[in-house]
Amino acid sequence: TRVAVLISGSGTNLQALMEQVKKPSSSAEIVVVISNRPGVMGLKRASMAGIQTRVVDHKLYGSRAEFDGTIDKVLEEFGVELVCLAGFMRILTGPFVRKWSGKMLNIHPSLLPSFKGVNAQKQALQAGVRVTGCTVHFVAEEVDAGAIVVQEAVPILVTDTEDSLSERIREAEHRAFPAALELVGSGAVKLRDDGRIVWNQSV
Ligand SMILES: Nc1nc2ccc(CNc3ccc(C(=O)NCCCC(=O)O)cc3)cc2c(=O)[nH]1
Repeated sequence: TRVAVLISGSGTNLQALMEQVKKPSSSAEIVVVISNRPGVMGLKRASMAGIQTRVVDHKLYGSRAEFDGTIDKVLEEFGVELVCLAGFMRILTGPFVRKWSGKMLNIHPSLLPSFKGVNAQKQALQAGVRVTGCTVHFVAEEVDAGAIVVQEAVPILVTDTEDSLSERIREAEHRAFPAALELVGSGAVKLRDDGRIVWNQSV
């Protein structure tokens, strides 16, 4: 499976995905890394791994549609079959999301549907929950509301700060995202037309 990873910054999840696809058991290949911001660490990680990179700077586009259209052209240029959003911080438009429906995954640092949006870790701390985690889901038009593929629970310790909790969630993300990539990339998990998840049993 030809995979594109979209980033906006450091790309620690990108690193985890790059390590996963190098495993002999993996059927996936990261063919391009696209960032909406120039000069970020994730681009350097990709280049060091010999992966092609592209910058599509959202500030240079008059509309979200044009920005998304340029990203779509890059995805087509590389024959991409699966898109992974790894800390990608731009909301994507309906037409783009619909085109890539069932072929685009995002990772969110909470157990969705709890704590959608930005600073999910802080929301969990402030809510006083004792368990949070991370979620890999198919990207739907409604933000952080797509069908769930993989989740991993993470305990919140009484000594936790936003930073210590974020670090523990990140470790879970680095397991959950590669696992979800393999499930969808291998066809074990699909998104049904009605928006539900289907696990493809052999018989
Ligand atoms: N339509 C769709 N697109 C997405 C784009 C990125 C992410 C990643 N998670 C994200 C979730 C929330 C945001 C957000 O609210 N950022 C501040 C506003 C930035 C902007 O103006 O663009 C960004 C990424 C998820 C989605 C999604 O679930 N659906």
